[in-house]
Amino acid sequence: MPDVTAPTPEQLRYLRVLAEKYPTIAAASSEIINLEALLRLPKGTEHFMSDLHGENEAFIHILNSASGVIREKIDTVLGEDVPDTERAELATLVYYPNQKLPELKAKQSDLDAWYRRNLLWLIELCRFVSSKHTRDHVRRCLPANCGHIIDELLHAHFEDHDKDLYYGQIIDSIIRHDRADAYIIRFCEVIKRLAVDRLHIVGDLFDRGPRPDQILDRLIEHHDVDIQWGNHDVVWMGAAAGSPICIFTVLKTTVAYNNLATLENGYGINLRPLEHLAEHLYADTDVEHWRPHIDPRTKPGPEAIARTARMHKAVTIIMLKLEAQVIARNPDFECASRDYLNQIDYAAGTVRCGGKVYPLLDPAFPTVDPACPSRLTDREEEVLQGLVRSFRESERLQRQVKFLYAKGAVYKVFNGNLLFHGAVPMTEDGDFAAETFEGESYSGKALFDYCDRRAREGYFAAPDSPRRQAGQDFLWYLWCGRLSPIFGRSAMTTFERLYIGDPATHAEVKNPYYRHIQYPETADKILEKFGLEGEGCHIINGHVPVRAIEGESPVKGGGKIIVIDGGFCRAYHSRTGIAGYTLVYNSRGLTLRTHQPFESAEKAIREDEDIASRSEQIYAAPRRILVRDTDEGTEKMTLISDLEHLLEAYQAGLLREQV
Ligand SMILES: O=P(O)(O)OC[C@H]1O[C@](O)(COP(=O)(O)O)[C@@H](O)[C@@H]1O
Ligand SMILES: [Mn+2]
Repeated sequence: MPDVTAPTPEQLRYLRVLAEKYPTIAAASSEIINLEALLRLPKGTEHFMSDLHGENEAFIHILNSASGVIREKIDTVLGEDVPDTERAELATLVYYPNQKLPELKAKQSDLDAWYRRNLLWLIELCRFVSSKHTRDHVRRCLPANCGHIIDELLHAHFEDHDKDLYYGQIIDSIIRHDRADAYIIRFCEVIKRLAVDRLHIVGDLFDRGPRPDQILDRLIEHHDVDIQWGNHDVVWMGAAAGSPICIFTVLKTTVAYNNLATLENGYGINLRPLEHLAEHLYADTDVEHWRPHIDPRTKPGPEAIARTARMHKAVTIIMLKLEAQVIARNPDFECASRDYLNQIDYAAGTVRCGGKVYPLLDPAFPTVDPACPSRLTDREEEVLQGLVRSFRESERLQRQVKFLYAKGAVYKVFNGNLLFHGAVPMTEDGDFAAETFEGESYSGKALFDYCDRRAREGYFAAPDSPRRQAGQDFLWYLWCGRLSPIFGRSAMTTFERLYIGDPATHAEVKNPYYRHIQYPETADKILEKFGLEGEGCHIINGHVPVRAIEGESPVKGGGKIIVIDGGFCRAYHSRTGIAGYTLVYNSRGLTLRTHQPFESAEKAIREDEDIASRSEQIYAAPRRILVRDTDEGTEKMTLISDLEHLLEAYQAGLLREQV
């Protein structure tokens, strides 16, 4: 009888590779023991945020404070005996150690005593946040140069020696050797690192707010993050790829929000030629209609505002020309009537829209040739070419966009949840809506996968290849196309809002998805398509600001769908009435934290001012969720089974131990 457990040659080849890492029976079995222990720990904490929209200071504060979790841990560890002001000060120190430490030191009359007290608190805090992790994991999170001492401090046992004495001696020695600052900073970093295991950003990092580039830099440093692209992200990805339509779309939003610093200081993009063109064309024109949104935190003068308004008009008209070109070369996109420059009667100053004719709010198009409205003038072409070069050559933008591709996708399935920014396009009847691209019909998950593939082609296909150009046009489709899962609305009515007075034309009809998600069956049907079922599974979306102010709940579909666009974006605070959500998924279930507006990092540091957050449980797990219930647990269980086969192979003499 053949031995049914004998490995096949292929399995044996794999076991040989595994044996390089676990060269002895002892090594393989101790790894199994480690993994078994890990599987029984509570699952790590995941945080979800979306629609950050360039609000770097609020985002960085929320990241530093682990969405309020760190302050709660401080309160638990220090208790009421320590006054609130001191706990708030410690919290600010943990959030911004490099800025806060010099300020606090300068205030102390007995600096050593302050060092002793704060180092002790930080050690206690660090022990508290590390209790859910294996020692091995905590060790891997420690900084290179003081990790050893921190490890000692975190894992000391006090059965046979006095804790205060032991800590006291190490801390004294740290202070004596002038290393207190370095240790404080390291402890603060480790606390933040251990408080949240994984961060998910459900889209829309860019646009409206001042510095998306600073958010991205911070995300690049993060230990474990994934991103589901939002419509504002894909269009920046297209711009970095060098797509003229995507470049002019991001320019349009950036100029409309008067965020030129993002481009000039953040990405080193030279806007001078564009500004000259705008001055040349519209210096003597009334551009009040094109006035940008002004962030109340900035105080530009009237001339600066007028200059930006002129650029706004120049950029918009180039964008409309490029849109008409993209629409003409992509019949698949089915937006023929949206090539508005071809729908204008230039002599009459009217435009055709949805079968009706409307007067234009600004009928002056000095750069448009009515015989060929989508043709750029030589000067526009020259400016465009310069900008394409600038976007392609911006080292920082390229690094950040490569990161978005590496860590991002149209959707993600993770620990039982399905994450995507917008919508799964549906029909009025609640079926998955089908869209035909390149002669094939796609819907549901297949549509998501197709969109993901095309989005990557826009950046990674060979330079100047038709696939690359088509992929770039597709990135623009994902930004605003009718059945783009990332957009989820009938049309983006930018033209209508700028040029047509009748507000009926401004409406953007939401995809039927947004109606169907009130029913739990919709969630189940979608989750099933993505291979998920069971009571702990949820859909997590961003994109549509939740009007909490009007009593709208972010929880839909009988609790299965959570929309976490709480309006980080300052310009949208009045719509939502709040300033963003963080969804927290830990071993007990899902909790939604609602954040109140945040003034500035500078004030937070100076006055120990935190973001006020309210917390509400929206899903309680029937029992504590352990690592073994997660995706990581599944992987580890597979590894345990492989290691057991490796042990058998060693024991049967099929492989030799490397002793
Ligand atoms: O409020 P603004 O900045 O003018 O933008 C409005 C436009 O933004 C959009 O809402 C898209 O942005 P979001 O993805 O943030 O919703 C469009 O649907 C709409 O046309
Ligand atoms: Mn969006």
